[in-house]
Amino acid sequence: MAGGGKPKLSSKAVIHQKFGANAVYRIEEVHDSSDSGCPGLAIPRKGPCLYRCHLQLPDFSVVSTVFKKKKDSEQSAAELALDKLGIRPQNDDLTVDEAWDDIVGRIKHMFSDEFLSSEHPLGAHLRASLRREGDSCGSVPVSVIATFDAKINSRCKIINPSLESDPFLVISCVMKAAAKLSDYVVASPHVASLRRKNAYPSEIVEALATTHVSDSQDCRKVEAAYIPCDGEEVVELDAIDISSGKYYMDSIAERLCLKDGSQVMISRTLGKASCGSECRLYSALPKLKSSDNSSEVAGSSTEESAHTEKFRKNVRASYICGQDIHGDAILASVGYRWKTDDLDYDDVNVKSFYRICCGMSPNGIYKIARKAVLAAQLPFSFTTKSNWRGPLPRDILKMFCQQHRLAEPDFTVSTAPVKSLSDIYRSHKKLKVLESDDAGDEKEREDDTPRLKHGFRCEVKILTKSKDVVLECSPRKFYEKENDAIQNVSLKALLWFSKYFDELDVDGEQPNDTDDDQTANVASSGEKGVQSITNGSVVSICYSLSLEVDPEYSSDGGEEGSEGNEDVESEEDIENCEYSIDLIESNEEIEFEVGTGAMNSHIESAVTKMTVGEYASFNTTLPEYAEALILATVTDTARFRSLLSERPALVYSIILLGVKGPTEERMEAAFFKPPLSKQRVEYAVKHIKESSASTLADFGCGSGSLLDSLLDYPTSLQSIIGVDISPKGLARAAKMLHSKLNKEAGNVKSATLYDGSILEFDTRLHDIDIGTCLEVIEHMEEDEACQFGEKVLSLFRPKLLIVSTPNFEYNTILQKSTPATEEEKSESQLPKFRNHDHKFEWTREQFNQWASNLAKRHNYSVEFSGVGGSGGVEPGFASQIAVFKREASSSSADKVVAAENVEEGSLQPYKVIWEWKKDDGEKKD
Ligand SMILES: C[S@@+](CC[C@H](N)C(=O)[O-])C[C@H]1O[C@@H](n2cnc3c(N)ncnc32)[C@H](O)[C@@H]1O
Ligand SMILES: [Mg+2]
Repeated sequence: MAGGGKPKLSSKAVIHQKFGANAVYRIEEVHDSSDSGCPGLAIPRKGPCLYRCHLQLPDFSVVSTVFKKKKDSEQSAAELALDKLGIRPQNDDLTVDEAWDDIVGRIKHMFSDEFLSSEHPLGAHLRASLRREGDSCGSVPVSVIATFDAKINSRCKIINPSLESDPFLVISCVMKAAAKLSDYVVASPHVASLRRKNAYPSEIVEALATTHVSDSQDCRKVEAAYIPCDGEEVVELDAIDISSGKYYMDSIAERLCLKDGSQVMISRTLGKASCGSECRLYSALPKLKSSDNSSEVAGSSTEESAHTEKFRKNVRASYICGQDIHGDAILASVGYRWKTDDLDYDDVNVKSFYRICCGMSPNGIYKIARKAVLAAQLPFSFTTKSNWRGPLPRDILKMFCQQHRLAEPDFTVSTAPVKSLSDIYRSHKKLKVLESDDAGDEKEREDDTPRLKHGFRCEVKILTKSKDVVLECSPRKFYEKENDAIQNVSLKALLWFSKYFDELDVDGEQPNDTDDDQTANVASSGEKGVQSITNGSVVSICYSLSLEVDPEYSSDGGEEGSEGNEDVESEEDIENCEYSIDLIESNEEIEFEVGTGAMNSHIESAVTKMTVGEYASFNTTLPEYAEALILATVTDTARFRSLLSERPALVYSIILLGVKGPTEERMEAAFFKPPLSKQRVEYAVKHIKESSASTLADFGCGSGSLLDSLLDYPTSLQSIIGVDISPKGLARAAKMLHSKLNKEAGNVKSATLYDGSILEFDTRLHDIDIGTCLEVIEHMEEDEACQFGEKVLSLFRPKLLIVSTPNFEYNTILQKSTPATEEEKSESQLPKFRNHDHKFEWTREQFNQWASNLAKRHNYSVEFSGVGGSGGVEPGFASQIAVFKREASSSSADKVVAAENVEEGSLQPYKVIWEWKKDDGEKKD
């Protein structure tokens, strides 16, 4: 389609051209159940809603695969249909010549009669250009075409791949293509704008004039931020005239002292203005060398020298948009949308500029997302999802890559067996990174030694869009969960980028070395300086940060002026010299994990010494880096600029609202190797292996950690059952069992998961060989735990029952480094429970009493044991375990009660949530 015609059509448009109303699309919603990773699971899980499109044509029909967006499924179905029809699908696999032809075609179409009334934003520009006066009437700036026609942009990239790093080249490309249409459009080499050669038919122009509600009287301005090229000059609030009689590109040109809109270059979209509309940078178009002759676009030769100064690189503007910007620049949010000639605009202030600057670094993205620009910090370690506050590392990394126009992060997850240690160490490399720049990683490295011998490892590559490697990060650590591996490698990459982007924003690494300049002014006294909240705790605080100007240092009452005046200073003077305090940032409630670097070090070090409900306030001298961050937070830039020049102090005010101790799991994992949870499971597995049991029920199976471990060994078990009330836990257990049993089931012939409360009896679990109940009873009220004890031994009557629960006396050891808050201490001198969900925790004596009495009543014997620590040394095992054995001589009333209940046969309150049988795999509920 050389030299003209319409732009290439989408597959759907081609189908429409060929079949019109005879092409019938039907969208089907698909709820992806495979998402649960476990066929047959009877728990409804919320998967993403996907779409599949059925396209019916007169002779045949096609069905697309599933897509997240309806329109993608339609396009895919249309592509399939074109494929069947033997029509070459439209794609970007164009040759350079085809790309040129396409651009030429698109430009021609853009200046066609039809396009003038098009709903495309470019149509609005065309119409606006026709209202321009004089020579420029009907001329559309090439930067507008290059910016708002995405197809032209992508075609230009085929012609010149380096366009990716220098978008200005699109303009040269469009000019060159337009030169091929010399009969049709006027492309003056001196002016980067295009105009149709022949006038539009008068009736079209007239029709447009009547539809356009021209209210040339209205006078509107929109706020913008002016970024001078000279870095010494401050970024200031400015305004652009967007009155309806004016073409807004010309107004911007005016502000930039350029001739008209054709000399204005438009950047890609940057951050968002306060109301959410997109901002772009406007600046002078660099010189455009015409390939046909040597003339240049921006400015005639006489104006050249005046312009030279203007064409110095604008470092600040270049930084925020990642492309070279020359001369002064304007950050504004104004433009046309689809389907309307009304300008869409939004005020942009100086704060917007500083927020965009801040959001260029991973640290800044995290700060902005947490709405705590001064207080929050990108944590240096990813612990568990539950303790991570703010957007997840992978999402921040994606945003960062988008921001810097890099390709999407390329993750490679492997589950391969462990490599040799030397391999692993070698793989921890950073390309294009100074080799020796690893000092900051040392601390992390200690913790990073590969402990797991299996699991997931993840590498990430960050590439430019043209596939050059920017960073390759391959940590050697293995994680149990794939997601943890991905999040951790993302965080590693983010921390590396942060280091290079946050020169201005490095907070003290050690929280304590800045204490000297803190004038602690803590409201309540007490043992200050003693850290009472330990790493791993999640604290919740309310804080505010303000600037305080000491009148002694303020510009008119400064030190020099006050010299020798001390005697004459009247009381009135002193009264007038009030401290001014201006709020910068505040947060009613924000949570962070202590010890991960997630919070400004001043706040963290103060908070860890506070007690719940306490208020603290202290000043610090203002670090240099904070200036830009303050301007990113406040709206009254002028006032704060003046305050900042008066050597203000940064005042922190904090209330500690609450503390959640490190989780039971983390605490236990930190104290015991292998972790206590693993030791409990191993203890039970050992008993099971030694028995000749064929049926087992795990009461309160949770995510199935015991059932999981069992399947790693050959046992005599033929039927395994799990019961729980947590759908989440059961779903995880089902997923695990599904994958494990289908690989290697051993002797196991059936596996069933029930949704039900173990406080209720279900006849299907009567007379099993082994019952296990690990760390469950303390999650019930104490009387319920007693009720369970009664039910299990009188009705379920397993031959062997293993029950574990925390030994409360051991908590003093576990919590040695995590003392209670003052409030909790005053309530009781006893240690806290290990988990906020525990309803009680028993001492050894309480547990012994419960178990012994129970055993006696129901004709069982019981033995006590435990894991973690030692039974013979105070305070005993960390987890206490009772092993009940049914006495052979059992002929008690229990037997009768149980038999009666079983015979009734009606007691089956549990719901089968998932079931597996050896021969036919899973069965649906
Ligand atoms: C700490 S978890 C222990 C899970 C598993 N036994 C283990 O050791 O990994 C406690 C479990 O008890 C379950 N649970 C609490 N009350 C229950 C009840 N009345 N019936 C069934 N399960 C219950 C909870 O849903 C949770 O999954
Ligand atoms: Mg527990």
